[in-house]
Amino acid sequence: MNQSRRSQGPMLTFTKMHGLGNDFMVIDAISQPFRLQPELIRKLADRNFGVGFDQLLVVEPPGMPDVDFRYRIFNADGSEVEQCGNGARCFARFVRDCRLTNKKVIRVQTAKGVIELRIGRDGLVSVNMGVPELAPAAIPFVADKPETSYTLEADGQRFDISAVSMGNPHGVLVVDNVDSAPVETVGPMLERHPAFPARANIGFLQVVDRGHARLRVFERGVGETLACGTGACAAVVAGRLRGLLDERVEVELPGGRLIIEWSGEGAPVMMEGPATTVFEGQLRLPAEGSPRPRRQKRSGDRKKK
Ligand SMILES: N[C@H](CCC[C@H](N)C(=O)O)C(=O)O
Repeated sequence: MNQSRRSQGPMLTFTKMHGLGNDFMVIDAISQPFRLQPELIRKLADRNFGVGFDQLLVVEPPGMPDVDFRYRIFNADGSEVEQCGNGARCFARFVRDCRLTNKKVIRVQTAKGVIELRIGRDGLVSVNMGVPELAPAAIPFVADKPETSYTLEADGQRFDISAVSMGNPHGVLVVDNVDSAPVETVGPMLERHPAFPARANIGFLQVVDRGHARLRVFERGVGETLACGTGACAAVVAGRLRGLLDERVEVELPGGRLIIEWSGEGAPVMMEGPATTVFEGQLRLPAEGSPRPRRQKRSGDRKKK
């Protein structure tokens, strides 16, 4: 990032990773504490003027007992969010490759609960994504009570949509063919629908058979991504509640395949898939992006009013 020498801040080391093409900038904030403002995140996310990513993933020390790390997630628009499934798999590979842990089961604190990550001998990472939330207030979604699906009106059209939280909010539409699904138009329209007060990730689910599905996701705060882990989980939950899918589903996204398993209400959703490291990099933060040195009080300083 082009900085005049005067305004240069510290160097920041990062790792570029992806889960089925859903790509991330991953930062170890344990060994290099830093503070990133939304504006700087947006600049770093820019694919022409920055590093370029869908989400920024931050590794922090645990903030509660009985967990190994805290996992923070920021979308490309700078918004901090509750969960990222593809990111969770990359998080596991990152903390193991950086030797921040050698545990087989890694417990990670997110904004909405604790998830468990396991790296298998085959290099795939499996994640217990926790129990999906269906209560409207918990999603959040504007409705009186949980339903298998809801009718939403937007732009003169009616949509039959499921609403599920995997820690983050998802709306799921069932379509005949994801290739012709109106992701570019309906995605942004429903992402910001007033029925989703915190906005939502919008999934377009095609049921191939009871064990196979295809999915495209218009992600909150990003747009369409090549894959969405929590979106795949939410889609399987929605498909099972509609009686369309079995417990174990192979979900094919534009960037590749995930295995999602959910035995039913009250049970956690299990996800298995790859996590890939692409490169390591360094960049110089602008001076304002680093922790401000504590200002020594000078005698005669005017008292703040
Ligand atoms: N855009 C999502 C966060 C990232 C989710 C996705 N990348 C995943 O793999 O789950 C949200 O605003 O809730």
